[in-house]
Amino acid sequence: MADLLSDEEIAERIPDGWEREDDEIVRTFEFDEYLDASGFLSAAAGVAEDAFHHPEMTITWGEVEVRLTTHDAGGITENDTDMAERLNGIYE
Ligand SMILES: C[C@H](O)[C@H](O)[C@H]1CNC2=NC(N)=NC(=O)C2=N1
Repeated sequence: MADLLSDEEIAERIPDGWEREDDEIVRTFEFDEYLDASGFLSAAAGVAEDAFHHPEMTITWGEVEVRLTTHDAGGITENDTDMAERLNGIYE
């Protein structure tokens, strides 16, 4: 199981566009079309399943909010920062 990251490690590793909120890292991805948002959500689910590390994702008009934390560890680990990087990669 991945170890919890320190506050300093989180600050160093948090990818562009993401913010820390207590024991989670969060990013809201924006889209012009609802179906673009749903396509991103579906692709993100595939990446999550591939990594077996699952974010909380909420889709609304033109946005997908993604929240990452490692439940098994009770906080933020490299699994979260790595997943955040991967999700940035399918967005840009
Ligand atoms: C047994 C445990 O649920 C699995 O190892 C995986 C599944 N997906 C997961 N996803 C997230 N976000 N955190 C976890 O700790 C986690 N654990």
